[in-house]
Amino acid sequence: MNIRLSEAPKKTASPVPDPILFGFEGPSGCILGRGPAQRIAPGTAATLASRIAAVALDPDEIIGGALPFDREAADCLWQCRRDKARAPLASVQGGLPLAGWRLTAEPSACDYAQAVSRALGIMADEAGRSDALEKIVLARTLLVESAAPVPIEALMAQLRADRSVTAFRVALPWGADHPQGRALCGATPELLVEKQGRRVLSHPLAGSARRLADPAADRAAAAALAQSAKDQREHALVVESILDILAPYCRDLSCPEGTRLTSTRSMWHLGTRIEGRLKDGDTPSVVLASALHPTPAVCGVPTARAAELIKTIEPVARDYYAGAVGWCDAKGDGAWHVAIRCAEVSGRRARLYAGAGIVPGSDPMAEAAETGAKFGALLAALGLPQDAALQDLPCDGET
Ligand SMILES: C=C(O[C@H]1C=CC=C(C(=O)O)[C@@H]1O)C(=O)O
Repeated sequence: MNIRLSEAPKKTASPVPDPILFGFEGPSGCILGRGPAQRIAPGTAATLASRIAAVALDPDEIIGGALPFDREAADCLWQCRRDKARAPLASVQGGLPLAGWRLTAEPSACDYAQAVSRALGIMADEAGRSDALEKIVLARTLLVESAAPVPIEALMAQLRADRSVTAFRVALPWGADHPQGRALCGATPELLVEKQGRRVLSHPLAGSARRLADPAADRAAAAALAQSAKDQREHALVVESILDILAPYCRDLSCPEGTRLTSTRSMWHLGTRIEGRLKDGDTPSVVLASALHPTPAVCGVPTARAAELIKTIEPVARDYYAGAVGWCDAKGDGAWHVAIRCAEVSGRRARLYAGAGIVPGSDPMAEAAETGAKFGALLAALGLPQDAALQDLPCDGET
């Protein structure tokens, strides 16, 4: 990163109630960004590289935060001190399970299944056209309202118990709508991009199956996923997009292991490890993340068309869900994760998000059930029934 002390960008003066601005804890370690913090002047994806190039970072400082799903929306990046202690994200257990909670599905699972049918109809109508919609990722949300504030520390302690994922929290901008502050909290299994020196790594996921309590049934679900032509197609589109976007930045780039099954405590996924060497080792990890985002794991193919349709089909704005969360140091090294399996938490409310990739051959009810299963990790972490979002399935008139 180009560090020029005289040209630090304008920073906003918003007060920061929580000294932890962002935190990531997963297989590759723990990163904490603590206050006092400055918010990097917010902007869209188009201006990110120039805003980052102008940041004056001390060696013990890092940039971290969240890029929104919508490339035209403002990002939320904090410049702050990197916590040397590398303490875990949280060890506090109090406040969970949530008491006096209420769940509202927005949209309902059945309305979601109808939206999937609508998207499949568009794909069928356009089949054969050069600009045809090939894939779209549709999401739904669960609003959790509880009698007392959602305890973020305790939630993080629960989320980090699954060692296969990266538990994360990012403080988001707040105002009159969120007097108690706002944070994106989650446990993502998907690495968008990691950069160390010239080495670059991405581990996209797409294609899913719910994990099952019975070991034989669980193994069978994994085997069926590995053999599913629909899921392999859904996955291949993501890998192709990442290879296309990273190629101009890299002197070599490959997927040495091919596509493999990967798992969290609640889901199986198809995953591909992509590795490369950058031409320019100074390229900041956040710039690579912004170039890659949104991949077809959260948006679709063609990207712009899918993003437009998502805005019209989904009733709740995604904001930072399905964006990217991560950090970047003064050398540009860092890691950015796809912001999935997460919730926006503010006071007594948590909005959980889950999406599924739709391609020709997708079954609307199965996709609704898949999103229901993807809520499981956050629901369980909040101490709520893990299958709460599966209970209204199948819909009336369906078997
Ligand atoms: C969009 C989500 O998952 C993505 C990542 C893994 C598998 C996916 C799938 O199989 O559809 C999605 O592409 C989500 O969890 O909200």
